[in-house]
Parts: sequence; C-alpha cells; structure tokens
Amino acid sequence: MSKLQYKPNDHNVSGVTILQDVHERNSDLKYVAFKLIQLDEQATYAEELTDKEVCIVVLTGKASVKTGDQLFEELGTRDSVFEKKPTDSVYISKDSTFKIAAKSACKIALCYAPATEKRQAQVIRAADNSVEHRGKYQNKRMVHNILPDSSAVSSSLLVVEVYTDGGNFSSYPPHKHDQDNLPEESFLEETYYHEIDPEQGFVFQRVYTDDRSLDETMSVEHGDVVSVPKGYHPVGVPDGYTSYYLNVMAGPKKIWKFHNDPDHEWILKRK
Ligand SMILES: O=C[C@H](O)[C@@H](O)[C@H](O)CC(=O)O
Repeated sequence: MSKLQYKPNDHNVSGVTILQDVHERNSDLKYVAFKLIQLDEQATYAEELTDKEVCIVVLTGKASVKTGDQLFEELGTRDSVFEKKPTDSVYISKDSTFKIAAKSACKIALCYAPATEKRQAQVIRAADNSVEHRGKYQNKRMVHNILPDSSAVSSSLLVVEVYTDGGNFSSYPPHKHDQDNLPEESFLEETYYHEIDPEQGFVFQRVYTDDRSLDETMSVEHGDVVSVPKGYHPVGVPDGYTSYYLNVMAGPKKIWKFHNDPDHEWILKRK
C-alpha cells in the first residue's frame, strides 16, 4: 500500500475511537494534521492546543463543543455525509483547550494547521457554508466551503468537503499547489478523508509530480486518508458509487492558487 494512504484504526477507549491520526511524525506533512474520531453517545473528547489551530467538523451525529467560557451546542445536521447537506463546525485558535461532548453517536473530524496568532473561537454553521457546483462533462462535483481561503476565521487553515457522483472525476483536471511562488502558485499541503457510498466501493486517486519522482496511484476505500505533500492529486469515481472527501489544506500563506497539469488543461476549453 502507498505510504500516502492510511487505513482506519478501530481501537475504542472509553467510548472514543481514534479512527485516523495523520501528523508530521507519520507522514511527509509539515503543516496539515488530521484526526477522525468516533464518539459513543455521551462520550467526551478533550485536547489542549499550543501552536496549532483546529477546525472541528461534526461529520455525523450531534455534539457540543466547549472552549474557555464559550459553549457551542446543537452541532451537527446529518446522520450520514451522503445526505449531501452542509454540517456545523467550530474553529478554535492556538493556545486553547476544547472539550467535545457527544449528544448522540457521532463522527468528528479534527483539522489542524499551524497558527501564527490567537483568534476568537467561532461556530461555522451549516448555513455559513457556501456551496459550489463545479465542472461539466464527467468532472462534475459539489463543494461545501467550510473554511475557504476567503474566510477571515482561520489563520492558515482551509477546509472543504467534496461530493463526486459515479462516473466523474474531481480534483480534475489534475492540479497542484506545491510551490510557494505567488502569484503563479501557492504551497498548500493537503489531506483527503474519504468516504464511499455504498461502503464496499473504492475510488482511484493518483498523486504525482511533473518529474514523476512521486507517482502513486491508489485504490482508496471507505474511511481511508490520503496525504498530499506535493503534486497533482485527481480522484476518479467508478460507476454506481458516490465519493465524499473532506480536504484540509495549509501552508506558508492561506491562499489557494493552484496550477493545472498542462497536459490535461485542454479539457477546460471544451464548450
Ligand atoms: O486543492 C483542492 C482539492 O484538490 C479539492 O478540494 C478540489 O479542489 C475539489 C474539486 O474542485 O474537484
């Protein structure tokens, strides 16, 4: 299996299962870190942040989040990500503590990035997500912008979720953002947390560089994480299945300026 691909764990302690935990010590990532936790009803999970900020995304179920003297309640809008509606999230800054309490069984994504300054904790309600329908032909996909680069909420963190129906590609035509070379291109590392409906499905993801010094093509399954330290990173979805992924991006500057693979950019010119 590719070193970029992470299979889920299932070690449950006191009602909390850390399904995914990708960070700089087990990946080539220096900016982005990602956790996926599953909480049994009434279970709690707490953390102390020092030099990182976090976006807590309530993927499924209902939860509350307490940080300092702020309590964000009634978080979560769906029992499955495949209800295809935005959900609620909470942004928490560096040098903070937080505690998540599960009001129902829930799945929570913890999306981390380095923070340069202390900011106000904020709830990002589902209604605050802008929804984009991108692409045509067989590269149609829907994007929920939780923390786009235009958001003033975070210091360096970008978080989006993407839905791709069967027979389509997303993150396509292949693009990359691995050069700190604005205005041409920004440097943003990325993680993909994948879910597939129905769950026995798989999607193909390729991560590759222009010189092919990195060129990994993966069969990605439900619950897998793929790390993208650099390179192009398209996803293809077989007929009959629906793909969901949650993207976390971060780098030296919170700007998403990507560069399309010139070999494939022509597809954008079709009428
Ligand atoms: O760089 C961003 C990621 O590749 C995805 O979020 C991608 O942009 C989603 C898409 O437009 O297909």
